[in-house]
Amino acid sequence: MLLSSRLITRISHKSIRGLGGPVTPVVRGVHVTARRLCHSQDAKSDGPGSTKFPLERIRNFSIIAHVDHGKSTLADRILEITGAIKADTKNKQVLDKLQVERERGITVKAQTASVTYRYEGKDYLLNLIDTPGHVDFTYEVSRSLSACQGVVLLVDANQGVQAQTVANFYLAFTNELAIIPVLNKIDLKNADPEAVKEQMFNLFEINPDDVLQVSAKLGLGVSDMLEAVIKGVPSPADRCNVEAPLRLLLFDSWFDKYKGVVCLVSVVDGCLTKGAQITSSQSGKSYEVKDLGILAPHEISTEELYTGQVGYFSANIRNTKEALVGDTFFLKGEACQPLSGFREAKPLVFAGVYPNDQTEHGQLKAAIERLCLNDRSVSVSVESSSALGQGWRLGFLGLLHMDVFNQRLEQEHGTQVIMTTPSVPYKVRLQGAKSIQQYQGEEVIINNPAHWPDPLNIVETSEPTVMGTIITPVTYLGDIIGLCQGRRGVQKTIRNIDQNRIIMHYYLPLNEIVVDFYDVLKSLSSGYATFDYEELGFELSYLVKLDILLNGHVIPELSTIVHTSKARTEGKRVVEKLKDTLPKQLFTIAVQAAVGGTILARANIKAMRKDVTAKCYGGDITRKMKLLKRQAEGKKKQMKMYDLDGNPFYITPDPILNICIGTVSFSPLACPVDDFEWSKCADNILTLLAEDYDVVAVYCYTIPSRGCRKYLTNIAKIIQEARSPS
Ligand SMILES: Nc1nc2c(ncn2[C@@H]2O[C@H](COP(=O)(O)OP(=O)(O)OP(=O)(O)O)[C@@H](O)[C@H]2O)c(=O)[nH]1
Repeated sequence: MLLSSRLITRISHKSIRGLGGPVTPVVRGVHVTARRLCHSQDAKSDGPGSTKFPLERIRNFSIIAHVDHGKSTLADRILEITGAIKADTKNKQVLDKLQVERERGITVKAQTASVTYRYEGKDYLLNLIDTPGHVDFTYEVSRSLSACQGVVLLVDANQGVQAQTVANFYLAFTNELAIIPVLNKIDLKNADPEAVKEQMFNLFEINPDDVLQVSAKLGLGVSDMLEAVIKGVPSPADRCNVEAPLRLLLFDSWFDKYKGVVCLVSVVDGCLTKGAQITSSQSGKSYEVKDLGILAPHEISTEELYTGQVGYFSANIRNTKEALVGDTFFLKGEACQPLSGFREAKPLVFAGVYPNDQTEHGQLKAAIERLCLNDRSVSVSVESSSALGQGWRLGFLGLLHMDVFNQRLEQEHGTQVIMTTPSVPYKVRLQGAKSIQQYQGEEVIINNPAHWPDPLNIVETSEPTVMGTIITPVTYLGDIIGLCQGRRGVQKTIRNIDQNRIIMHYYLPLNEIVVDFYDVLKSLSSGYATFDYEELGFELSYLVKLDILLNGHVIPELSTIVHTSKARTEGKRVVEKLKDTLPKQLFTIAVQAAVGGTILARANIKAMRKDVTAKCYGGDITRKMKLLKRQAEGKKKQMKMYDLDGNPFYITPDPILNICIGTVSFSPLACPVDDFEWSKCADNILTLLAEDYDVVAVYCYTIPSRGCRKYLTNIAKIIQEARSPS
């Protein structure tokens, strides 16, 4: 039953690549993790932190699987079997500590636990990492894998191999980790272990005899699995050195308001003691270790951390920027070769984040900094908007990641934010010295559609693309192919994984899948199809900026970047949606979608009016018409104003929306005035109105004519007088 550690050598690279599947980049770095260190009941009675485990008796492994295949439940059972938690905490998923994880029932942050297990009369230290299953958190998985020498590849015996199973397998495979294949949920009535083993053989060439079977819920087969881990996963002896000078790898950190930054480290070489002076290889700053220990699951202070152990230390680090994940710490004055850190996470989705109220700007800044300390995959840059004020543009690994970050800001830091529509980054090649100077380079990455360059200065545009993996029952194949084609997808491979299910690889533009692709896929396939993607880089594409105009004014916050072929349909969709969502005003609002100067779609939001005919029950229609006519005249009167020469003009201020629309008409009989003067005067009025209103539009119609300058100046005066306190 036990899987040999040689499994990895039996899966040839050639045959795996032959599947045409995506090959995940190798993640480098050493990383051993621990969140708790506890002893099995029959382990030695030493305190957890004081136990010295020889390197040969340490195992670092992750549990990887598709969403909901039972990783956290299995981690719970392992903690119970090894005595780390009491058995009555069954199915509590104790490693899902965040409120957001408990509310959503998903793992968001890789959590680690150190436990001891007695096998053949010897105690082994097992550092296990429970990883997230959702594609948005693959960075957490890849960071965890760089700390391990092996993985437990968990597959639901009922659902079978799913898209993230494939992605996770490749991740472990390219990291050359020992793979322990395990079927979970064998207690379910519909479990079909033989069929799933066949799928695993077809896709990964895993021998069915090597696949273990467990029920994480009932705890069946978990001890056998732990023994397979001890036998099959190599010890970290190749990476760690007991005799060498101290080297610590920082792989996680969080902020404690009393202790400052708390660093979770892996002791790769040497031994860390309380009071030691340590130096960061990235900042060169030195600190005195004030407190250190292990997590079991709460912090337990110890005097020392030995080679191969994992634990925390605090050293009065107050600045969150001084504790970068991937940093190496060494003893002060004993500079050594830094350990290879982690590859940078590459954000795929960007959104503006603004405080609800600008007075909360400072508070939100501190909250974002502290949360980013715990989630290094978020990128941050400062941004400002005329409508929303000062804020930040944050980069996330996907929409769920963005949503979870927003929820954590609210739950863990009590901040309320406004988030703008998410967009993906685009690459633009520019021409013209002026624009190249403005954007500081010939090739720029645009994360915010509002910063899209003038089309005249654009040579070419590129968009990010992904390789998507879809696994679906055959029944839904037609619908799913239609969906992918509609999203500009190009099919790369398609094959059966067993008699009923198909695996497909699709080349897709990222902006087509980022918002609702997964939801549509799920609803088309009654929830059976699964999707995973891997980033492929930028590809040339014909992109344009789609502007949304309200009464002729571009609203930068509503602009989006779209493929030329989709500009019209997308414009129509947005306009129709805005028509339904924007509240009615006392005047008509024209909602338009435009690319450059070309209007692609338009809808009018009709003006609000009092229901003056409410009392007319039935009767002659002319009675109603008469009332409506009288209402229209009354409204006109209200909005009509006269300038000093007695010429009429109309102004429609709206105090709720803070919008003012002015309509000015001129007599064509007046003497000609050049265009410059005309626009200057119109600008004066706009400036005046803009002092009091957020959105101002002045429509002037007629030919520029004699006296128009005087005329406009008069209007300006009237507005000014009307505003004066007297
Ligand atoms: N019947 C049965 N249900 C199980 C078993 N293992 C897990 N489950 C259930 O499957 C569901 C998902 O389990 P989790 O442990 O949250 O899955 P996960 O893989 O950690 O989920 P993510 O972290 O969101 O990827 C829960 O309702 C568990 O109770 C099992 O062996 N048998």
